[in-house]
Amino acid sequence: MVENSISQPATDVRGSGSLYQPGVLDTTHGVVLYLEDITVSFDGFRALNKLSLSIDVGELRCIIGPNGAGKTTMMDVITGKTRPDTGTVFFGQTMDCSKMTEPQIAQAGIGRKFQKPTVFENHTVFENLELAMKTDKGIWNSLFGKLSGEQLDRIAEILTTINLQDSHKMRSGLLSHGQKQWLEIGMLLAQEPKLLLLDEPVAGMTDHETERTAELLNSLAGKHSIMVVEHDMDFVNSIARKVTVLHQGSVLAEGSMEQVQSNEQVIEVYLGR
Ligand SMILES: Nc1ncnc2c1ncn2[C@@H]1O[C@H](COP(=O)(O)OP(=O)(O)OP(=O)(O)O)[C@@H](O)[C@H]1O
Repeated sequence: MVENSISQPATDVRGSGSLYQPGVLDTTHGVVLYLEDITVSFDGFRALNKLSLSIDVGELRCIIGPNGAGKTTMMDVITGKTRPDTGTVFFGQTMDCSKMTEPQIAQAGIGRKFQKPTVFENHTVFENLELAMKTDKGIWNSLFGKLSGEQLDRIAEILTTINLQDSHKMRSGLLSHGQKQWLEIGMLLAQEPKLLLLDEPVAGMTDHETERTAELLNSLAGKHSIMVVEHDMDFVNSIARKVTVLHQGSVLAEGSMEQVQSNEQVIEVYLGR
């Protein structure tokens, strides 16, 4: 399946037969993201050390690891905020994010939600979703363009998904912390990303909001490709399919929650034994 086509010249970067095509997401092999041998150094310190991992289309992957393991740096590399010293970030088969700018990567379909919600507080919930949906359509359209029936249906669907259907007229600044986080996830969904990166989505949430967020992510699993970085192990447990444990910039273990929790090396790293 080849989707999200933005016409750009193709350049060969992976040797014969492999084309680097910015803007063309090709997931024919079922892999949406493939990090290969990524190294990032800060003043000689290796934050990422020959990191390799891949995410399948439709997968909900949890990334865990102790403080300083390299989780944020990995997200920064995927989204183009940090350039790797070595290695490649393949988005689908053909796009090499390590050669693209941050806006190009976002445009190609990688959406990132940072820890702190950044909704437009003076706009209503609906308006926030409307603006998010129109971001790629230019300033004139964002301000004056009318939503199509299809777009209105999509917003209604997103409002239900993020459980804010009864608050769509509410000014976003009045939402609770958790509701703002859900709205921001909804805003990402409105942009129809091909890969969603969520950085500590339940940080600062109440227990009830955390449970609701788990339900939300479980409802998105399979329909979207999602990578979640999170410290809250109960939350991870409630959404986990495959879990990747990072340590000192590399993958220490990968598997089901049960498998990684019983892995001796993981226990050692977390408990400092
Ligand atoms: N800009 C930078 N300059 C220097 N060192 C950095 C920089 N960014 C990250 N580091 C270092 O790289 C290592 C990995 O940091 P990173 O923030 O990616 O870890 P993390 O797994 O996200 O940690 P946490 O769970 O605490 O957020 C840390 O030792 C950190 O101090």
